[in-house]
Amino acid sequence: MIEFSNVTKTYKGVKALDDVSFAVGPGSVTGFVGPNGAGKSTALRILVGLGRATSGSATVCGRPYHELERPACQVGTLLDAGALHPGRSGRETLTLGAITLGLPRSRVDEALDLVGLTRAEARRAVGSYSLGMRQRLGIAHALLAKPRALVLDEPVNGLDPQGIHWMRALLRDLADAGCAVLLSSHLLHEVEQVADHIVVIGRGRVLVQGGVAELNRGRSLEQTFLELTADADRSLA
Ligand SMILES: Nc1ncnc2c1ncn2[C@@H]1O[C@H](COP(=O)(O)OP(=O)(O)OP(=O)(O)O)[C@@H](O)[C@H]1O
Repeated sequence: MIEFSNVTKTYKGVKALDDVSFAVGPGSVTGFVGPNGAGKSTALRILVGLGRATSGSATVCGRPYHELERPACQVGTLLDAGALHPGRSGRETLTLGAITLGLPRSRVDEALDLVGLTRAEARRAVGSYSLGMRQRLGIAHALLAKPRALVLDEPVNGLDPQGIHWMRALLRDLADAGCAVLLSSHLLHEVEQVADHIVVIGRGRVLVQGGVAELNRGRSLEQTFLELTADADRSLA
């Protein structure tokens, strides 16, 4: 459903992404993991039409984001929970989203329930929210249209252990209902708990990818991750 094919992105001669290829099928959670500056956000931004690949393609259901019919309904995104308007209440944020996407207002309460924000919390200005509450609101926004693909950049940032547990269960349920979920993180351990597939990226290149069970065989995934990303750093030093 989500597919990166040989995506390269160059910023003023510096390769942020180098021939990146991987796919996320319906009903699966893929963790996109790499150290700071590896290229995760660049890849996700290209996928959802916020950046252009220098070469290669990133598609959802075989089409670039901007060629999809009602793309924001088909692809739910949470790229920066900090970007939510601080002066609006949670409810206003979701209501505006529902209106923009042409959805019934009833979706607002459904989305609030889905992410566990109370009616009282939804009345408060987003500027007064904790980072964890913003993440929940951002997820609610991403899920308003019941998208078939979900793209999340560092969604567990700022969540407490209970919130992380909740997030894992939510992503699992969404995937079990057929959604293709792609989430980035620099926290391998968090991703490992929820993903079926993992793509490790370092210095813009895919270093390894596969099923969690397959990658875990014989040694800890964390050890493999640390060695691969250190090797990528060394080879480019
Ligand atoms: N607009 C830009 N102009 C120039 N270089 C950029 C730009 N955006 C990203 N980069 C560079 O591209 C590389 C990849 O950055 P990116 O933000 O995609 O990494 P990341 O894996 O998401 O990192 P983090 O985990 O720190 O968010 C970095 O070297 C970064 O400095």
